[in-house]
Amino acid sequence: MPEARPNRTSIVIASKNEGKLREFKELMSDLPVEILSLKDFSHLPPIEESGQTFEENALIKARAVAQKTGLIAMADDSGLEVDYLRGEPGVRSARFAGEPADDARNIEKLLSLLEGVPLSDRTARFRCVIAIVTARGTEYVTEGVCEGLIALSPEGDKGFGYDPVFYLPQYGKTMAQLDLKTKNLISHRAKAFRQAAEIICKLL
Ligand SMILES: O=c1[nH]c(=O)c2ncn([C@@H]3O[C@H](COP(=O)(O)OP(=O)(O)OP(=O)(O)O)[C@@H](O)[C@H]3O)c2[nH]1
Ligand SMILES: [Mg+2]
Repeated sequence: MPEARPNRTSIVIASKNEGKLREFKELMSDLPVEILSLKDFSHLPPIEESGQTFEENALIKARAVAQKTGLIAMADDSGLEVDYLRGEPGVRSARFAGEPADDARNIEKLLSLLEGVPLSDRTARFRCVIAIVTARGTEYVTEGVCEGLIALSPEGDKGFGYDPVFYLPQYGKTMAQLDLKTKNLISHRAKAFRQAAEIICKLL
């Protein structure tokens, strides 16, 4: 007789972004939880990200999914802050070049706004806020930041979003030239998730 396996707690990642889901699945691979995503709840209506900050948007997404599924929901709201553009595109990162969201057009717009700006003035950071909301409505928020520079031209084909133009001087590479495991050691998402993992473990 096979040994009975205790039921695993399920967590829904409240995201439709394939790149984020891939990173979270790897980050969460050691946690004793069943990982679900919005793909497992395709009947849910789209969530309007009407907040002015990453925290507001992360909470909007996690609250909606926890309420509708009755499970623990974890949402990530993230984006790129470029100092020369006074923090833009920020919370508008996904749709910087308009609807529908398009990574290639976003990169093109970013590079054209920075044309002629030397590398030393192209400082930027990725910021990620993770919200966890339980079925009972208890809320937790964590945050992670990863500093870098906006490259003069795209390099690399891994990752997603702005990764091909996010240059990490300590690696001499863009984020899109790092494999998933390396990105998951240093990224804004990984840093926010490390704190989130401690919270999740206490909820199990
Ligand atoms: O190069 C990148 N590497 C990253 O690691 C990263 N993290 C965030 N971003 C950018 O910021 C938007 C998030 O917007 P966002 O949090 O609303 O997510 P999203 O709309 O793509 O999916 P969802 O999770 O809301 O369903 C994304 O689309 C990207 O443009 C990243 N770009
Ligand atoms: Mg979004």
